[in-house]
Amino acid sequence: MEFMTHSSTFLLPTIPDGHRPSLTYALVVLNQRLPTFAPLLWEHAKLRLCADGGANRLYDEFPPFFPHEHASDVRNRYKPDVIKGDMDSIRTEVLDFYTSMGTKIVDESHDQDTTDLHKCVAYIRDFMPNLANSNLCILVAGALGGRFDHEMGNINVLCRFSTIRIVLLSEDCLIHLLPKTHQHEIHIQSSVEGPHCGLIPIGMPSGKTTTSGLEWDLNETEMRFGGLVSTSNLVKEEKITVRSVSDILWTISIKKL
Ligand SMILES: Nc1ncnc2c1ncn2[C@@H]1O[C@H](COP(=O)(O)OP(=O)(O)OP(=O)(O)O)[C@@H](O)[C@H]1O
Ligand SMILES: Cc1ncc(C[n+]2csc(CCO)c2C)c(N)n1
Repeated sequence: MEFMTHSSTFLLPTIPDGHRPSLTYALVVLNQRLPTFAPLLWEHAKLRLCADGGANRLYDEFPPFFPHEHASDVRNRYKPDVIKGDMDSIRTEVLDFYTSMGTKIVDESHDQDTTDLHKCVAYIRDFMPNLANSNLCILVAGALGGRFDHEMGNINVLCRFSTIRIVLLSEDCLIHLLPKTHQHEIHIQSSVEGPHCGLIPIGMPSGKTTTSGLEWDLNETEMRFGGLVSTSNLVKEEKITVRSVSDILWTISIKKL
């Protein structure tokens, strides 16, 4: 079985003319308080989308990240490539502003069965002609810490697009899927993440899972809701390995600046 490596280098500053990152990042901005490192995610991304009301967050919350600049200068600099969703949350002034800036608007108000994040991930998937070879990783800002139905909907997007790398982010933590098709090596960026972490089964009991590098390692252990779920675990080594017969979620805390 092949190894898949994971590393939260998108939380580190971009290096001008530095060596090329191994992944190509896309950013989706959701309609939830944005993390203070959102401008950093923006710099890493090659494609930037707002999910419906996520455009209000970009418009309202980016200027205060740069208190010494005029709000209009900040808004002119941070122009999304695409705004997509059912368009029931974006304010008219925000829609008009980004339309005048040349942002592509994709109105899918006819689809009331998939979330705006789902619609954005589907757009990125269809936009990338060579998805399998692209080493794409989608960063999702504002995915956690708000309404529980939205949080679960966002986690469901990880499950629905389980072959695409997607990282859900809030100010406090990140979550991504570890597909059962691979063994996983997680390289901890200890300056920006950890030590709190967890491994969570999704939808069904997780079957046997084995880890190394954690304070409480699993050894062919089954996890299930109603039984054992590995929360409040701690990273002990720089490299964590995980092997599981089921898809499971990895979560790790993000350090305050
Ligand atoms: N409180 C929240 N917590 C987590 N994610 C959120 C939250 N609010 C919105 N989102 C995410 O941002 C996306 C866009 O939000 P938006 O408010 O535009 O959605 P919506 O479909 O209009 O929501 P609603 O259920 O209120 O009609 C959602 O699809 C969801 O992924
Ligand atoms: C069983 C079921 N539950 C909820 C919704 C509602 N819903 C789910 S995604 C979405 C779009 C949000 O932008 C809406 C309205 C549905 N369609 N089917």
